[in-house]
Amino acid sequence: MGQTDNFTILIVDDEEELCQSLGEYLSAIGYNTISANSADEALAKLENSIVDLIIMDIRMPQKDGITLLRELRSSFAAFPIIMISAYISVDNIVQSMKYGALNFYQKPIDLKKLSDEIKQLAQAKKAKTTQSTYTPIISKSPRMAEILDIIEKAAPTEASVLITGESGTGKELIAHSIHYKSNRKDAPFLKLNCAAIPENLLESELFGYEKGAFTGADKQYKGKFEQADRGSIFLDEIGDMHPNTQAKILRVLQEQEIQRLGSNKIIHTDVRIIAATHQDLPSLIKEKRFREDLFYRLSVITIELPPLRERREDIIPLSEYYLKHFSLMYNKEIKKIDNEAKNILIAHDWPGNVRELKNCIERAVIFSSGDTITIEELPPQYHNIHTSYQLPNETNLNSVVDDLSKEIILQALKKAGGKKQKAAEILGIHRKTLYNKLKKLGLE
Ligand SMILES: Nc1ncnc2c1ncn2[C@@H]1O[C@H](COP(=O)(O)OP(=O)(O)OP(=O)(O)O)[C@@H](O)[C@H]1O
Repeated sequence: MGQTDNFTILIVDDEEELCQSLGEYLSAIGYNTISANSADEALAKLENSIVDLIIMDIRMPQKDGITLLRELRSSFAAFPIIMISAYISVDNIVQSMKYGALNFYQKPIDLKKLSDEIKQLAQAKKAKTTQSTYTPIISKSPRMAEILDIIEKAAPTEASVLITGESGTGKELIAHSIHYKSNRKDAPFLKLNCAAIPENLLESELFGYEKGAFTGADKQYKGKFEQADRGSIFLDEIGDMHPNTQAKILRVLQEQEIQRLGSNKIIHTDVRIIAATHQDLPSLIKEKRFREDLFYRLSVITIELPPLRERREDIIPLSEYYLKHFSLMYNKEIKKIDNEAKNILIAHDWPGNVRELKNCIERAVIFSSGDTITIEELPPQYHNIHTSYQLPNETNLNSVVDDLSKEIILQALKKAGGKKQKAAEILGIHRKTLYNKLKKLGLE
């Protein structure tokens, strides 16, 4: 089957019959398929196989598809995932897009559309040879200009930097940039996601261990603090770090010394810490889930990255940058985005921020056959929300966007049982932003 060779699809659905029939169909047209009937089974299969695409049901007992999608995003950042469901709700679509699902199909699945999409992905996989590791910070908004200024001033110092902002706003990119603009640039920049690693493993990853320190420690291991000596460590999702580990990190920051697990030997280390979180650390401090002393140590310089919807001037420059980037990668000659598509991009609220925008443009490039991106190549959900929604008689863009935001906020509040903090978390926005929106929309 030529281009579909070696393209493996994992189908995750609690309905065994669907897994079987979809699996048979996709195998018949030349793909390798694996299936899993639950989220846990899917995780186990992912550990043992190389998968190119996941097709995943939303409603599953125990762990639902959205939760699994979110978990997968923390470990396989750019993995293509297509969501399927018998039930379509704005909330499901918003959540799927936020965590970068490529598309959303209602059951019964339109097999022709699905197979066309998979064909594009299989071809894209072939085209994707090497992905550039260097990404410049693209920005045009005054808020990002201020941030670039802070980066220039902070980078050459030894100060710890705390970067806050919603998921996908570019925290890691900024951390990277600080390291490469510092005197430490020739030493390693190492990253550790504190939320993705269980507490005991986090400590061994950070501090290392001696042979025999615990069952399974069959040889000595130098932790990230030793490996990154004279460089920087990027601690992502620091708000999820266990209090015991927080205490140990604080000690490293104060004394610049570490001990490998199972050893009394003190090792000197010279590492700059750049930390990031999407959580509100002062609230975690109040709840006694984050140490205040560590917060002050980490936040010598704080960079607050605004969500993309609060700096809409950046949307088109980012879209154009990624259009060039992916056109090159997929060997296509797409030159521009037409005005109608630009308007949709500008009006969208981007709950998944720049990551969602980048995925959206990649998808558009994959689907485009001409030299211009039109609304046809934008995810249908972005239009569906508009079309399934009863448009008021006047189609003034601002009022439609306001109405749509109202609809989505109300759904989130309903889901959160009226609790605003929880609703803000569901929407991926800060509590204060939600309050402001509620006020602006006349909901408070
Ligand atoms: N200003 C920007 N210019 C170009 N690309 C950007 C910009 N901001 C973010 N990106 C890209 O968007 C994607 C998400 O960014 P990044 O991983 O840095 O976000 P994050 O805030 O660390 O997300 P998370 O909290 O989920 O880890 C990356 O591919 C990054 O390169």
